[in-house]
Amino acid sequence: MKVIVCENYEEESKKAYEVMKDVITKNPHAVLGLATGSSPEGLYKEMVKDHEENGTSYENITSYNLDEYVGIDRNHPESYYSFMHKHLFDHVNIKPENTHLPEGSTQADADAYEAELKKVTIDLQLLGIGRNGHIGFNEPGTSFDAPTHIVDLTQSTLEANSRFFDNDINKVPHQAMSMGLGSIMRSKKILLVADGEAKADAVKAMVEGPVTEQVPASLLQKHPDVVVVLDKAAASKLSK
Ligand SMILES: N[C@@H]1[C@@H](O)[C@H](O)[C@@H](COP(=O)(O)O)O[C@@H]1O
Repeated sequence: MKVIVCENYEEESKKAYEVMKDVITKNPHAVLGLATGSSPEGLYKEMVKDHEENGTSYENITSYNLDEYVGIDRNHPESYYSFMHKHLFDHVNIKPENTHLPEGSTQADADAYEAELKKVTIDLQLLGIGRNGHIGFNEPGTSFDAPTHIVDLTQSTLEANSRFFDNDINKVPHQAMSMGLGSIMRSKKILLVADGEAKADAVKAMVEGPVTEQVPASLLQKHPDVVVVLDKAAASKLSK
């Protein structure tokens, strides 16, 4: 696991973009695993900026998103489908037919997404991290082998995500569909971004703690090519 600590969020986002740009420059047909949440927003801004200013092309890029809420329409402003369009897809030349997000509410729908994922190799999987160490929506206790599945969100995640739903926990969907840890670990390379003090405990447990299903992100210690890009606050509890 390579850990890069940056002065602030802006620098972190630029650094993360360097990692992504290297992948898409070497392989203009790259398959990207994309993530939502506030953590990657800065990276998406860098992608859009580079596309607009330097013409970096996404014409032959394919994307698969990590997760999506269950029980809200995909046109809901807080769906991850809407998030991806707002922050990235509507601003670069990725072909709509090459973008994929989990859709549906049953395990059969999740199995169908997993089957799609198994047909490809994700060259770069982007991740954020939850305050309880979740990645995607793989909450503590999720099996390390899990494929794409339907998840009941934990209280900690419902609370954290209520900020997107008028600070009303009752408005937050209680379930989601998420790529599993097994699906994530098949990616060739993983790029995880985290910022802010609220993530410091989760980051420490991911990087320095034991590999345990209680901290889903700790499994990344077993992946051969992970780059973690942090701001100072998220890195503040690391021992070195
Ligand atoms: N499902 C998402 C994750 O993919 C994300 O990484 C995490 C952190 O979100 P944020 O970046 O907004 O802190 O929580 C959400 O619940």
